Amino acid sequence: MKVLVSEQIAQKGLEKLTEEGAVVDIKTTLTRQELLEVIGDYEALIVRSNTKVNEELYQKATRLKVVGRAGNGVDNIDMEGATKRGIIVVNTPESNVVSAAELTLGLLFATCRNIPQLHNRLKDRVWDRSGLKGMELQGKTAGIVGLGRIGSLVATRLKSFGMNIIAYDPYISDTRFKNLGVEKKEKLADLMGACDILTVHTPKTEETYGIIGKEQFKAAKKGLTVINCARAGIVNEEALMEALQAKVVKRAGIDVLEGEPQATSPLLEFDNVIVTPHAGADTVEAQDNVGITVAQEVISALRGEMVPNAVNLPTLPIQAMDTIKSYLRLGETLGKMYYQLEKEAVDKVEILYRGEAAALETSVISLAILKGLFEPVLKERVNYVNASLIAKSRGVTVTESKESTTNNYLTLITLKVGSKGKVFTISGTIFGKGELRILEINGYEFDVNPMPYMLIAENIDKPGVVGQMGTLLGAGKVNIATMQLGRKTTDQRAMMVLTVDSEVSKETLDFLGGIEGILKVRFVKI
Ligand SMILES: NC(=O)C1=CN([C@@H]2O[C@H](COP(=O)(O)OP(=O)(O)OC[C@H]3O[C@@H](n4cnc5c(N)ncnc54)[C@H](O)[C@@H]3O)[C@@H](O)[C@H]2O)C=CC1
Ligand SMILES: O=C(O)CCC(=O)C(=O)O
Repeated sequence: MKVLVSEQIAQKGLEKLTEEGAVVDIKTTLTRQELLEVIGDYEALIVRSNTKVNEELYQKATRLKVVGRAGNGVDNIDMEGATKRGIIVVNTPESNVVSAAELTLGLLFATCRNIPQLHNRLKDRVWDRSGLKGMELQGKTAGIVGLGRIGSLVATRLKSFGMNIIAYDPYISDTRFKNLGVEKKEKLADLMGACDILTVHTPKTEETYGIIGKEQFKAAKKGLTVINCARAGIVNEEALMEALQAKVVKRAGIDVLEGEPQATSPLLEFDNVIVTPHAGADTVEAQDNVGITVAQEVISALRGEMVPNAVNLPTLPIQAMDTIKSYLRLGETLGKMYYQLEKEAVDKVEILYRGEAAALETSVISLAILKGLFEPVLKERVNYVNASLIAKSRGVTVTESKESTTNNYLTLITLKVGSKGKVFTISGTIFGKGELRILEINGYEFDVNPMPYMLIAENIDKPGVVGQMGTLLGAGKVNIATMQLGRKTTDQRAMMVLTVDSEVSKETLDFLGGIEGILKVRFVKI
């Protein structure tokens, strides 16, 4: 087991690797060219966030079986390239959450009490508090965007300071809000208008990148304190600077900057912005946790054992993998549809396996469904092993049932997602050599081969709607690959499922949504 460690990890992690019999090379100063020259010798590579694990590297990494990310975000790892080659990518999503939550509080205190500024004055031998009056937390309102692992740790800690906590997270169940004693805000603008302190804890996704921008600052209370200890750009930096200049934002504490690790951000010019160099996970405890966890996972993956945090692959015996592979793809595809079509928090997931599917190791397929379900909102933080734990911690009950026969198909999976008394359903099958088909969405019947880019629209079943869709997509330079219609004659509704060759812009989607008779239209990425 030859392991290359290309970025610094804790000594305890390195010791764990050697204790387990791995040959470890720690080469943290390699140039890119040198890395490409040596990577072919290794079965495992351990990185943090600076090493780009991409196609160029995979082509040279002919023996690579596992990439270990010592930390959480896997934005530096090409997941598709790894999956295609059967390389397991593991990360350590739980290991640094307490440290990240604690730095959030550290930044909050530092900003609210001007600690760095006062410290600097005194170190310059100036005993002067003038112009740097702080703000008490007690009685103030904290607005949390993203009530996941770190967001909820921050919430419980802030409560102990006598703060009122509100949060915006459309993907968390009401029960979870209730259990945490946090008031749910349905709209981000309502949170912005009510909080004295804003702290963001979402992953960086297409939806959250820039989620706090000019519009949100317009709705903010004057004198707001902003903390970003999640990912650069979740709070748009330009909008933040404008809000600071307009004194809408009084102070900010930022751990993550656009362009990092370069220290060139214009935010560094503001005296009332306290910054740290992405140090959220930089504690002895978190780094020990991360190092030991990544070492254990890399060793398990190399030995073909169960891997607790495999981001891209479940670990199954190779023979079972062969049969189940298409079902995992089907499961993930069905799961991925939900949050892209509906924006309601999930209470309940029911999975029904019929025909051949019922005879398989369905628990792994159910994990694939849950992984697919949560991925659009949680990104890399959900994997095959933590998927059911995530469901549980988010108050989602999951049930599985099986029937050995089906009516028309040899094998069938139906997913029912319950949300506030409503039920969303989707069914799919596999035929031939692992070809996937979506057969039904919310009672509308189809036979669709799911593709990377899809458009799904519900409409009044009347003449002209389909034609206008085609025209507007053409105008938006979107080529339609296939199109199918499902109808419900009882209530004169229909659903269109289109596969398209490219992404559909927000502008085109808005046009489509404006067609008379279109009730809802969504762009879905598989
Ligand atoms: N500064 C640092 O060194 C560290 C930063 N992080 C970052 O902290 C962030 C939070 O991490 P965790 O709490 O572990 O993640 P998590 O996955 O447990 O929670 C994220 C939450 O964001 C919510 N969310 C997703 N999209 C949303 C949207 N559009 N609007 C509102 N809420 C949305 C999800 O429902 C989920 O509850 C991540 O960006 C992570 O990369 C994590 C560790 C260290
Ligand atoms: O210190 C690190 O490696 C970055 C920590 C982090 O942001 C993460 O784990 O996502």
